[in-house]
Amino acid sequence: MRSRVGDQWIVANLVKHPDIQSKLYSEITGKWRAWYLKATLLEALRRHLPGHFVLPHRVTKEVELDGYMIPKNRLVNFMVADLVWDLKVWKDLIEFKSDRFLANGGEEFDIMGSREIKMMPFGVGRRICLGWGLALLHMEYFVANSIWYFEWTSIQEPTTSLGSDNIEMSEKQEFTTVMKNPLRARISPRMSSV
Ligand code: HEM
Repeated sequence: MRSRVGDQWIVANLVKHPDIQSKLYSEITGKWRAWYLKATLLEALRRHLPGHFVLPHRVTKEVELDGYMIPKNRLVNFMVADLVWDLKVWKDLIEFKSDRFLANGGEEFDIMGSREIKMMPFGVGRRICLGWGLALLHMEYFVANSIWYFEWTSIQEPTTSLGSDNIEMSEKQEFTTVMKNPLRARISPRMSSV
């Protein structure tokens, strides 16, 4: 369910940013290392975090957290959405830029948070999402196949080579963060792939 929501945000961004879509297509049809694809998925998870919180956690003993005393058995949660709005961590954070995850020549981002925690779409630590590997794999297959077979463009004019400003990216809070106005796009078969 959350990965389906992720798919919708990713494709919406590919319609909005045709340059990213054609770079992805070149990667898929070329010597496929999937680094750019992975970076784009991570950027979509950063920019449109499916959940603003993790699941509720409970402390098993009294614990001090940043100067606050949390009594035993009290529920705690984490505002994971705030992490991706930290100007000290993310440059140009409003913009959708796959490249920010391509530092060090495409080295994978530390999604487990074992080295550092810059964002945690799947949580981190012992209760990290059990399906995170499957979710990323599913999104990779969905996006790679969608781009391999079809070109996705905006149904509204004007669309320029720099992108489309008419894709409505407002969010709506349900169990996950969904598109307020679901994506409507033109899908054209790529002749080389059909
Ligand atoms: C984009 C897709 C997904 C996102 C963003 C996501 C995110 C999360 C988050 C934030 C948590 C809570 C972690 C915590 O409380 O610390 C979680 C827990 C969990 N997720 Fe996911 N998830 C996704 C897909 C999936 C899929 C595909 C599966 C199963 C096939 C799955 C299975 C689970 C399970 C079983 C837990 C509970 C783990 C526990 O409490 O020990 N998730 N997920």
